[in-house]
Amino acid sequence: MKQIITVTLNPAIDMTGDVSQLNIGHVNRVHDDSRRAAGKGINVACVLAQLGAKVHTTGFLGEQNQADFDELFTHYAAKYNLTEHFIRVPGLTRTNVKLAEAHGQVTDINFSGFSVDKAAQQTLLQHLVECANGNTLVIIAGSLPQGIAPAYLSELISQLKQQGATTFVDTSGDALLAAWQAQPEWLKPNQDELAQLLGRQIEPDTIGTETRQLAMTPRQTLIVSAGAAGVYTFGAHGEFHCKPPVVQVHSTVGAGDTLVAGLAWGWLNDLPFEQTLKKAVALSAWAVTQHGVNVPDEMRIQALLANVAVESID
Ligand SMILES: Nc1ncnc2c1ncn2[C@@H]1O[C@H](COP(=O)(O)OP(=O)(O)O)[C@@H](O)[C@H]1O
Ligand SMILES: O=P(O)(O)OC[C@H]1O[C@](O)(COP(=O)(O)O)[C@@H](O)[C@@H]1O
Repeated sequence: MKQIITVTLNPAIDMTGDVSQLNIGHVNRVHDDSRRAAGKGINVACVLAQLGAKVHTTGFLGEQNQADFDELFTHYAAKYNLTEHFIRVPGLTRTNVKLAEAHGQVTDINFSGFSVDKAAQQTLLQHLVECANGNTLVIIAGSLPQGIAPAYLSELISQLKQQGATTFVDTSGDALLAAWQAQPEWLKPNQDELAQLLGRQIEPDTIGTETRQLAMTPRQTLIVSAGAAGVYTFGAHGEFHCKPPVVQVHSTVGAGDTLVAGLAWGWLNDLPFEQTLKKAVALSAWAVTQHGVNVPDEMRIQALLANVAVESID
């Protein structure tokens, strides 16, 4: 039976503050706030669990401030089909600050995180190798904490591939470069991350031509997310541009993670790719209408889906 594992090497407590308008260099007053145990792979696991998937989530957690995560995992284990096995490391899991302005723009301040020694890195690698097999999708999502070199990510990808697992990576900077070179089956940069990888600015109408220059194996799928402009896909599943419906933006935090979860849901259920893509885009559009990562009811999903457009890229 197919299974999904999500890996978060650098989780975060997301501290979100709503401000009318952000004034850089001045005092800003927060009129509403929320605090959530998060991080990319954890968010992906939460969305998958809400969709009805059996999901295992792992990675590293700081042992000095685990309470928010323990509460989240206990809640998800009781209500959904989620299991966790995080390697506890010395120090604090970072707190990331998100400032959401009334007009929808979010400023993310993401900190570097705890430091992870080689022994803990080896323990996680071992755990993943033990869990993964030819029926497993392993989603490695987010930045690298201190002490973890991009080469570790390459090592994870290649060891998992040796186990026969399918790998899906969503990361940034040097880690994205290392991941791309290790050729995971799925890679999801956003438009800015793709520009960093290619070393030049990219306009929406040149994403296709730029992306095709990334030499990929025929088995790979590259997903480029571009905010309100939607998603561009290239590779094994064909070339598509999928546009989300117009929605009222509250916070874009978690939109990318929700998109990844929607794509993984399609993999898990062997859904046709265009159907998968549309559902993933509908869910990610919903994600920007609220804080956190919540899956709407089926009626709302259908209403969103009715306004998702997908077209082939020539
Ligand atoms: N303003 C928006 N309106 C509708 N959908 C959006 C909006 N912003 C993001 N999305 C959806 O969420 C997906 C991921 O968002 P994006 O900002 O590109 O990723 P990331 O969060 O990884 O930076 C987009 O491809 C799109 O489907
Ligand atoms: O690991 P990184 O790249 O610093 O990102 C961590 C942040 O990304 C998030 O998972 C949100 O990601 P997306 O907005 O891309 O979905 C936050 O919960 C978290 O603070």
